[in-house]
Amino acid sequence: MKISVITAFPELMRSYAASSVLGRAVSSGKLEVRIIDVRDFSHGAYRQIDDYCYGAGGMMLMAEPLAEALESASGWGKPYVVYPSPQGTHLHQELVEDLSRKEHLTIVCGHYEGIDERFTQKYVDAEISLGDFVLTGGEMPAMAIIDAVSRLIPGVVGSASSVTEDSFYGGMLDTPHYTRPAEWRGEKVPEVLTGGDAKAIERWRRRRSVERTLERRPDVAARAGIIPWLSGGAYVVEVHYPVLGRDGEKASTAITGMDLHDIARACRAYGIKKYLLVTPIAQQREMAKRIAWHWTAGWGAEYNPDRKEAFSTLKIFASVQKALEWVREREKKEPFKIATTARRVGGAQHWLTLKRRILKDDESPLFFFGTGWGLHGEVMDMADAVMTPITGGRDGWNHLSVRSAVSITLDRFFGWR
Ligand SMILES: C[S@@+](CC[C@H](N)C(=O)[O-])C[C@H]1O[C@@H](n2cnc3c(N)ncnc32)[C@H](O)[C@@H]1O
Repeated sequence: MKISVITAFPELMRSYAASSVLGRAVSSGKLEVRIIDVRDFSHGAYRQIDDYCYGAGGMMLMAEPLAEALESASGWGKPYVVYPSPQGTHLHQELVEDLSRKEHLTIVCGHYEGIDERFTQKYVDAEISLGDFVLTGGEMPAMAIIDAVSRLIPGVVGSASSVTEDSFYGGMLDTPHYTRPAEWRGEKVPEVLTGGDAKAIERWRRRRSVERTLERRPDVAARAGIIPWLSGGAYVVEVHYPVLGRDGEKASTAITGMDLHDIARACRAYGIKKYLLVTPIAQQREMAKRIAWHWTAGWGAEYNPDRKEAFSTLKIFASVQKALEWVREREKKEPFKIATTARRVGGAQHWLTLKRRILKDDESPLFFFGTGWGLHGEVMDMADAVMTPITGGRDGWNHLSVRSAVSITLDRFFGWR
């Protein structure tokens, strides 16, 4: 990756680029950093790069020296131009990841009142802010951006796990860390960390990460895929009986091949332990089994190994009760059962509330999805919670197919950012 920095304080940036982890990344060739002194593109006897703002205000950087400095950087390919500015988008990890995928990043450091708006309009791709406060220049934000971006370049930070375990990377805040001595001023390191049981340590670290995130930054949990943070599995149940018929009567519905394929694929993609299909009609179960057999053991398995993996998540049951018994047995605990519905139901909870609850109590979530006109009251009564309907537009029309509802739900809870 290549990074150019256009600055009026090149020495500051050069000494930063030569130091510590970044310096090693540069000298090992993993990262190329070029510091461009905007004064080299000044005009006139006074080598002017700044002038007074029109109207009111103090000094600011002129557009022409910046444009020429930028043009001088084009030898490294078309740059993606970032202007650090308090008016920009807040810097966050997803943005850092996007920036790390640019071949050539150019950071233009402002000073005084900033830079001429015409330069920004013409050349800047992204304005990025470090936060809602005002610094005197763009050099420190430039350092922050380079630091965060370079950590993601393979091999820049010593061990890959120290990056993947960092806050935000895996969707949660990092766990607390301790070093020697094991007792300091009467304060002991948590016992589990000195016990040598790798699995117990891993569990402890995972739980502390979750607790910290929910306590300090519950907003971060909204964007996290939660499967890696749970000790148990997650389940999807597609219910064909008992469901509601057109007139609200208790009914059963037919399975469809499209649902089987699409839900199995979504379950595999989002790390669901099992996709449980419930129909009391033996013929229907037979048909589902035959389809699953074709893709897991028949010639379909060889033809499309991805589909084999997807269909391996499918398990077929004659009743909801039997499916639940099977999950209880497997998890050695009661799953946290969530009923989904397209209707407004009193006491229903927002998906984020449920997601935080699952994380907080380390639940094994199990989602009931209805077919026909929705889940029958018998299944709703079995659930521990009802999730508010998925809704698109403001007019509330939300007659989604069950496979769409499954995919959207799984993405909210288990989508990896
Ligand atoms: C004094 S500031 C200019 C502030 C500008 N007049 C405003 O209020 O938006 C000078 C330069 O510092 C940098 N800067 C200041 N605060 C920043 C922040 N919170 N994030 C990123 N860059 C910042 C920008 O490059 C900016 O052009």
